[in-house]
Amino acid sequence: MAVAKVNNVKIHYQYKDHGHEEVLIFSNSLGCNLSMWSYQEMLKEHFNILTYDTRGHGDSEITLGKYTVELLGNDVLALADHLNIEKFNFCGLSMGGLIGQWLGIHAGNRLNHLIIANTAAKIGTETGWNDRIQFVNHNKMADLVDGSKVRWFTPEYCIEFPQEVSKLTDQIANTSPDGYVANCAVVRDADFREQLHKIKTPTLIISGTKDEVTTVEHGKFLNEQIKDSEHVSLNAAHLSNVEQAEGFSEYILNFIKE
Ligand SMILES: O=C(O)CC1=CCC(=O)O1
Repeated sequence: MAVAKVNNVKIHYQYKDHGHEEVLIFSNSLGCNLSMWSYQEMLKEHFNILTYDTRGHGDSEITLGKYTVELLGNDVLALADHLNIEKFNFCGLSMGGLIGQWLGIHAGNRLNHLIIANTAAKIGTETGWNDRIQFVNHNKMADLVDGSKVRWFTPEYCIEFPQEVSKLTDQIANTSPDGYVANCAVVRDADFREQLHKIKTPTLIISGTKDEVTTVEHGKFLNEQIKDSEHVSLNAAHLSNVEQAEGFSEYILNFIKE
């Protein structure tokens, strides 16, 4: 296990330098950890791959105090600096896509390409996130599993691949409640609706046609606001990189290499 102390936090990461020219950084969604990107294994033939657990998730440190998308964006930049990675491609899903938008707005000079999947300029409502925080404060993380399953996967995928579903929902059950709540506040507070025009990096937006959290409509809005962007959709719910692993990876490969 590799851990770097950067930006005043211990970040757990895996950097696989396969000897390629380009680096691709993957950023997890709320309640998941770096292993959610095991479904993108085919991309190791084309990129050096850096995955990491967002602060408060997986084996990264759960620091005290308020988390913001700026803090999480600076964690990425500090981790890249630590590994001497000057320029990179970045792919984030959902909360990871919020971090990607922050990087596109504030650190475009570090990005070659940006991929933001199953995300929105603003995800959910303040009341919805405060209710989720209250729920976590009064229940066990395992009590989030059933609701997450419904948001993350289509019913068809749950029937056909129950073991894959369990692998992902185990991640939320094992997430620290403090870390989860701190990251819920990040998602609640991030709002890029007025700033997306500042993103100049070529951007690929991936939506899931069955995603009821961050919908195709949210993807269309991102596409309209980010000048140099393309929008594609996969037949999937929220975790489209798992449900349509091959299609997701191929979209990334074609976009970066085109
Ligand atoms: O609510 C969920 O589990 C879906 C989600 C919203 C932000 C995120 O990263 O995941």
